[in-house]
Amino acid sequence: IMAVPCGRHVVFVTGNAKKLEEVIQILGDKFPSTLVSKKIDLPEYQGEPDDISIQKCKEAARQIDGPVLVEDTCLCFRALGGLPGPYIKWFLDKLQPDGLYRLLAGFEDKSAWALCTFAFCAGKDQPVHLFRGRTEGKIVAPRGPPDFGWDPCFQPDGYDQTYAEMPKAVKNSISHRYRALVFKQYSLSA
Ligand SMILES: O=c1[nH]c(=O)c2ncn([C@H]3C[C@H](O)[C@@H](COP(=O)(O)OP(=O)(O)OP(=O)(O)O)O3)c2[nH]1
Ligand SMILES: [Mg+2]
Repeated sequence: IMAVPCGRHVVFVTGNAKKLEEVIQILGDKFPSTLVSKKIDLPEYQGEPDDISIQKCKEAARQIDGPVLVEDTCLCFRALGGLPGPYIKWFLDKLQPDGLYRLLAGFEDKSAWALCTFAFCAGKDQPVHLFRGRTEGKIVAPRGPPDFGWDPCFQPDGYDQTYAEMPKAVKNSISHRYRALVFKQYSLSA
């Protein structure tokens, strides 16, 4: 259970407008507090996804000095032992979705998973709570509108469309982000 301070604002700290849009659509009215956003591109440390999210959250809580939510997304290629993982932002920036697809040209195994880690902290010096969601799929030649990151080259298992080709409502019902958020119970007691 995530202890959300009732009646107070929780600040979702992200520099990514598309993430924010999806989080608002997924949470709908399930979240007991008002989610406000703050565009800060927080420093991200190298390491394992959990550690990156914890550090990101602690820095956000320090800067905001109140309840904060952050999120970190990884895209992991099985043939590469889980890389690019948390470094996907830089791989995407340099290679674009087509280059990500071509990165796997020498491998038969195109399988991949998208991992979303949310981190919540009720305030500076408070513990950080993590909640994660994972969607399995494969890396394909890009299809669909290039509106959001690597969506055009990720095709979730069981679907013949990439994330980018799907209606938003479908992506938001199966995505790594959805799975991280959906089964949480939000406590009003904090
Ligand atoms: O195609 C997608 N689809 C997604 O659902 C998705 N989620 C994140 N991303 C992109 C955005 C970045 O390039 C990386 C993830 O890096 P991350 O540090 O988590 O995201 P930032 O854009 O830096 O935003 P924050 O300020 O850290 O919240 O993958 C997606 N692409
Ligand atoms: Mg980031």
